Amino acid sequence: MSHRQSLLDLALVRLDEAAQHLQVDADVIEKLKYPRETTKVRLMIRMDDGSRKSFLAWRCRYDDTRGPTKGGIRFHPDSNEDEVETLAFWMTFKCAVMNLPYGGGKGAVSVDPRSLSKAELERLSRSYIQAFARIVGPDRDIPAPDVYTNSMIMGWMADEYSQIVGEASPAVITGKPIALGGSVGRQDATARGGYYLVRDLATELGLEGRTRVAVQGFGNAGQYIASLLASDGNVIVAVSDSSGAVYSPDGLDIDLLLQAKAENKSVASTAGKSGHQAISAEDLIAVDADLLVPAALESMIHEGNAENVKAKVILELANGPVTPEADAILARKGVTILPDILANAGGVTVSYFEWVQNKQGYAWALEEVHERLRTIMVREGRAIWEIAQDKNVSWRTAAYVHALARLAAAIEAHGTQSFFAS
Ligand SMILES: NC(=O)C1=CN([C@@H]2O[C@H](COP(=O)(O)OP(=O)(O)OC[C@H]3O[C@@H](n4cnc5c(N)ncnc54)[C@H](OP(=O)(O)O)[C@@H]3O)[C@@H](O)[C@H]2O)C=CC1
Ligand SMILES: O=C(O)CCC(=O)C(=O)O
Repeated sequence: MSHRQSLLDLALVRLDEAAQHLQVDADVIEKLKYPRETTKVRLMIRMDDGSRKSFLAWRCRYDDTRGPTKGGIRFHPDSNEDEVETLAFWMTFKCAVMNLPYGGGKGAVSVDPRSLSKAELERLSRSYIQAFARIVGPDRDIPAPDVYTNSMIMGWMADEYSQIVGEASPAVITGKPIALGGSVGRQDATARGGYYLVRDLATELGLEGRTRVAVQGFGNAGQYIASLLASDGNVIVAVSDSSGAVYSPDGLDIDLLLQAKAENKSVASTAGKSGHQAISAEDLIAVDADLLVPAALESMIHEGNAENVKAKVILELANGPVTPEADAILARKGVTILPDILANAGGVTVSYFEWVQNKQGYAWALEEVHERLRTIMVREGRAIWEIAQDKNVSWRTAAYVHALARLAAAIEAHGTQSFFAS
């Protein structure tokens, strides 16, 4: 009888691979194979026309061994429990890779936020926090933005939480507007972390000189990575979003693309201007580029299209963009993959800085945020590269080995009778 594997089953393949390269107690693996708790609720909100509408919502606290759980909230029509738990699993390993004092969590609402008015979106965001107020908390579980959520939504959520607990509680959520205790540098942090990695490890990656880049997804992560890499003289040859893609071998006009997105148009709407040619979203994966940056959703590079990839390096700004089957194909082709739990960890790292600033009641300067982020990205990136060399494994396996060693040490240090070790 065939058994369809869940996204979490596929993600756990990475844990098994890492465990083969480390001496870890079987109890550690058993603990990390399952989420600690996942709560599912149905949110009911009043629509502008007076009707009521309900939406499924989740919050998963996957593992809190290393600290309060941390991870974004996604608003997407295809969100589901398996995806939330998998994203929370990845957060657990990502926070350990970066040595942040956090476990992993994630949340989602099954909704297309583009179908809601601003007032409906605010009611939905506040109802999420009303439903999960006993689960989140500044020392328990700290949400942040993810796909189709942003600083405005985080601001509403932080406000709602503060009203519920009866005191200002900015450290409960990160990625807030600066006016409500957000950190400078959080907005572009996911892309900037990946940019530092590629720039400062260019020699190890064989990416010196002018690099041709294709970016899949043109939201927070995609827009900032395109702008940062272009500002260094690299050429962005292709970008896509949920409605299409454009290509130009001489380099796309980034300002034109940013303007289109600011006007809620697709990147494809720029075709015919500044030498932009329309291509299919699927063709983006196969364009002639040195660096491919998936910055959209999971499993976009799979068994069916991995063979078409021409880039020699993939920077995974998205979570889980490459399936394990595609990983094997790309390894055979000699493609280097900078794995999500390292490549996109700039976002949660600056979220951590925001949380620290909120607890200190003191705001850092932008240069300090950038320098601290760069230091951590390069330190952990180099450590992973060394593990990869030493054990002759991929960057991904090395990143999981690096994280698993830290998780195992924390699980063991709690002691066998601890709630955290149970
Ligand atoms: N924001 C953050 O801090 C972090 C985000 N990430 C990850 O990065 C990825 C992107 O997140 P983020 O940039 O924040 O999200 P956004 O909501 O800002 O942007 C998502 C982008 O993906 C595009 N998209 C959606 N479906 C497709 C598709 N089928 N093909 C091509 N593009 C598509 C969207 O298109 P359209 O514009 O048409 O809607 C949009 O441009 C996610 O995997 C997320 O988990 C990881 C770490 C931190
Ligand atoms: O900023 C954060 O806390 C989490 C961001 C996130 O959800 C992610 O890294 O996938």
